Amino acid sequence: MKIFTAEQISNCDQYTIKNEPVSSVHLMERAAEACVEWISENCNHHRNFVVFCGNGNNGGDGFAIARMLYQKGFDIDVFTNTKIKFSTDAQENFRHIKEISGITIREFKEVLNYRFDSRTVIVDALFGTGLSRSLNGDVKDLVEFLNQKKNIKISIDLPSGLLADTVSDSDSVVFMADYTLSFQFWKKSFLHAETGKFAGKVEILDINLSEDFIEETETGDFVIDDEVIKSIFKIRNEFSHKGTYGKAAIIGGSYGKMGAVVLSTRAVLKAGAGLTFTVAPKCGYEILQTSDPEAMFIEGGKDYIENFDVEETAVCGIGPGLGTHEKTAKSLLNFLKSCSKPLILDADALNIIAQDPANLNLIPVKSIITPHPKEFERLFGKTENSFERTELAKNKSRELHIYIVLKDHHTQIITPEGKVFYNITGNSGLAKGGSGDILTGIITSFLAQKYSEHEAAILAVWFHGKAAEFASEKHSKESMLPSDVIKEFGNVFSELNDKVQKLL
Ligand SMILES: NC(=O)C1=CN([C@@H]2O[C@H](COP(=O)(O)OP(=O)(O)OC[C@H]3O[C@@H](n4cnc5c(N)ncnc54)[C@H](O)[C@@H]3O)[C@@H](O)[C@H]2O)[C@H](O)CC1
Ligand SMILES: [K+]
Repeated sequence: MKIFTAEQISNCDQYTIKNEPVSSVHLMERAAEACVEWISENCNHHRNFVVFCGNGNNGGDGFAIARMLYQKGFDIDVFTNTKIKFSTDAQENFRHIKEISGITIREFKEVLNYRFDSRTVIVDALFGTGLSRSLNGDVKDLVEFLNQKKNIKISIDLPSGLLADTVSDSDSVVFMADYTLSFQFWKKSFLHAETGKFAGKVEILDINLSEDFIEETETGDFVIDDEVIKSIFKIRNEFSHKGTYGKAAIIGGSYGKMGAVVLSTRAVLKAGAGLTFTVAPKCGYEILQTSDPEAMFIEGGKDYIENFDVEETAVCGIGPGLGTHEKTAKSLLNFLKSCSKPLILDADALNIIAQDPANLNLIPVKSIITPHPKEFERLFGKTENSFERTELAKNKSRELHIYIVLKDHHTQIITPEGKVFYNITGNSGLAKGGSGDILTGIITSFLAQKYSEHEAAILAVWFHGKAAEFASEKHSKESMLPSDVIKEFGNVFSELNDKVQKLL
């Protein structure tokens, strides 16, 4: 799914109005209906809603939602500011709601005397994509006041105070939503840590904006949705042999960090590679042969790796548990100098490279590197916030012609063309040592199976998150282990096969 800026969304809105054609107030009706349908389906414990409406079209949505919820039998109160001029469509919906005697309309300042029942849901329809600056004055006070309430909070389109495309000043006040019902598109600010925390659980509601506009309008930012995944995943060919699915090698491990290669190798195996090797120090021989008997062991050193050479045709994932011993570092850098095929570089491989900025140029083109924010900082330097980090990653991906998998809650895959793919699978159960080792294994496995670098990185990140969702259902986010995530790979493949299977 394409991610558009607030300006592009507004253009899409206008294009739809003109070309569908549909009146703008009817489009607002459609948006409100989508919200009300979601609320009716999902809200089983609450009958009272208090809706806060601004003066723009977000407020217009709020009035329409309030009216429709009332017609469905919910108890509704509305707060607004009648002293400021409404937009045309908000005015029209304000007029409709005034005619309903069962809905009381109050001024914002009356909120201080309002009795919030614990079962009242607060709906924020103050500002949406039209917000151009931080909240101030009365509305800022109002949002601060509402944020202190323990009630469930739902934002319409965007939490008020949040900008769609960028980070606000750190002292800005933003409505703290439990749920955000957003129209048609993911907004970039939902996907970054500093801003996404205000949106709570995001639901994207289809309001049938123009497909032509969406198709024709260029963007560099995407969310990895089912369509993206279906276009990448290939069903396993029945007329195949182990050679069809390639050779993969995990190179890593050092004394005390052998678990990382065990997990990474197991992830390669369970993600479907044809032949799997592990290059590890001798001290890991028994551990690896016992834990991952399907993989072949290649001795790369005694207590740490000194030799990175594996079979020419194997795809190499380097770094899990590798350590940064000076001899390991030296031989890794020598290996990089002589290597022209794309590699997957993770963890200590990145930490070794980060020791000297000149090493960055040794990374073979089209390689996939998988830094977490701290590793990214060591490689490329500090940034003010995660939006700037992504921009820096785009520059570096272009400059070095590599793929950067920037690991985060919404991991981003940044391509050498400067495109950004945001992942929306996964959960905080992955915030544990070992999760990254698994991801490296999955990418290595998919690349060995002849997915392109672009496809392997995107599919693997999505796949890793999906497996984590299955694991958390069984074990909880707290208790699930990376090895539980690997055990769910089969379920993820079943889901993938179901997605692309031609049904009779
Ligand atoms: N995108 C769609 O397809 C649809 C969107 N809908 C809804 O419309 C809003 C966007 O509406 P818009 O009128 O452009 O903006 P807002 O309602 O967000 O209000 C902006 C309003 O407020 C002024 N303003 C901006 N910043 C501030 C501030 N910090 N303090 C005070 N006032 C501010 C600004 O000048 C405007 O007058 C979108 O989010 C959807 O909810 C449609 O209903 C359906 C289709
Ligand atoms: K809002």
